[in-house]
Amino acid sequence: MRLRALAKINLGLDVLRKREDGYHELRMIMQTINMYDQLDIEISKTPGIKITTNLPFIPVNESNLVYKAAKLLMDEFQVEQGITVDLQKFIPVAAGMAGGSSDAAATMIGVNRLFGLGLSVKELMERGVKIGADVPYCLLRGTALAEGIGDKLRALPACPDCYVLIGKPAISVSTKFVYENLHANELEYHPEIDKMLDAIQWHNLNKIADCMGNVLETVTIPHYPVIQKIKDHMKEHGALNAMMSGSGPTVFGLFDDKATAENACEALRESRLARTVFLTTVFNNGGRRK
Ligand SMILES: C[C@@](CO)(OP(=O)(O)O)[C@H](O)COP(=O)(O)OP(=O)(O)OC[C@H]1O[C@@H](n2ccc(N)nc2=O)[C@H](O)[C@@H]1O
Ligand SMILES: Nc1ncnc2c1ncn2[C@@H]1O[C@H](COP(=O)(O)OP(=O)(O)O)[C@@H](O)[C@H]1O
Repeated sequence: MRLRALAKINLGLDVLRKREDGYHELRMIMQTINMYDQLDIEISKTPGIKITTNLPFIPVNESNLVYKAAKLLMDEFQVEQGITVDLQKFIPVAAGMAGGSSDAAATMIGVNRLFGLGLSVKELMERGVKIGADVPYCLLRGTALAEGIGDKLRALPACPDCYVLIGKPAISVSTKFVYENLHANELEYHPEIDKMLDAIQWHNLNKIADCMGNVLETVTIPHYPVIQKIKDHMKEHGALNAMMSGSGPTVFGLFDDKATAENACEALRESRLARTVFLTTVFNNGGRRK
């Protein structure tokens, strides 16, 4: 069984407060994009979960989110057979694009189907949150408002079709570092999430772009100026707006015109500001609304 695990970007990311347990309460607009990892999942006669992957630095043991997702369902339903999973990674790793979470979501869909477990997407989402806060969203896909630690979800009308230019610089940013250095209770700036919700209702791409904002940039940009440089580069080349996704360091730009997006993509490649440069489009669940 072949599955696609799609990446996400955050069109908006606000942090409301730091909770007593150290975690942060968020308010985010999530959007799935047509950039994906490919998973081939098969039943094997030998018990256990065997993972192979094209990236040598990704763990293939029980710390892989694919393993955790498969084990969660196989243990609960006492599946005696095993599975093999070949994971071809194309989504940049540790990039703020939920690659691992999406792999986990795809694995849950695959295991549910292969073994006929009969779980609904909602039932998979309830279990997925045990693996990671972004996993329920990766099962839902499309345009959504995410609150809590990212697990409280509301599906939204589809974001208008547009081009998404991805630029990931050759740096690693730890999510833990970003949250630890965010002074959540003293933030002066908050993105306009409510206005973006209106813009999504009105299907207005220009307004959506105007409302884009990510408070985590207040931590990452001073430490890693290349993030600002990639944003500026995309805007100078015609992006409606450009922003860091999640905890970064990936930057994305939105474009309403294909030729402009292709030109910006080529220019970003030539600039060498980013190691991974990829032009894609937004993905919406069968176009919930055009
Ligand atoms: C920023 C977001 C937005 O979708 O995504 P990505 O950048 O990963 O895509 C998420 O909040 C990333 O959440 P997640 O990827 O689950 O973070 P984890 O690895 O579980 O957590 C790493 C560390 O970040 C902090 N953390 C995480 C989530 C949260 N709501 N508050 C936090 O304070 C915790 O200190 C935790 O130890
Ligand atoms: N299937 C997987 N794909 C990618 N990374 C994984 C996976 N399973 C576990 N990991 C580990 O999770 C970490 C971050 O994963 P990833 O989901 O790519 O980041 P992000 O949440 O920033 O999008 C990596 O350091 C990696 O070692």
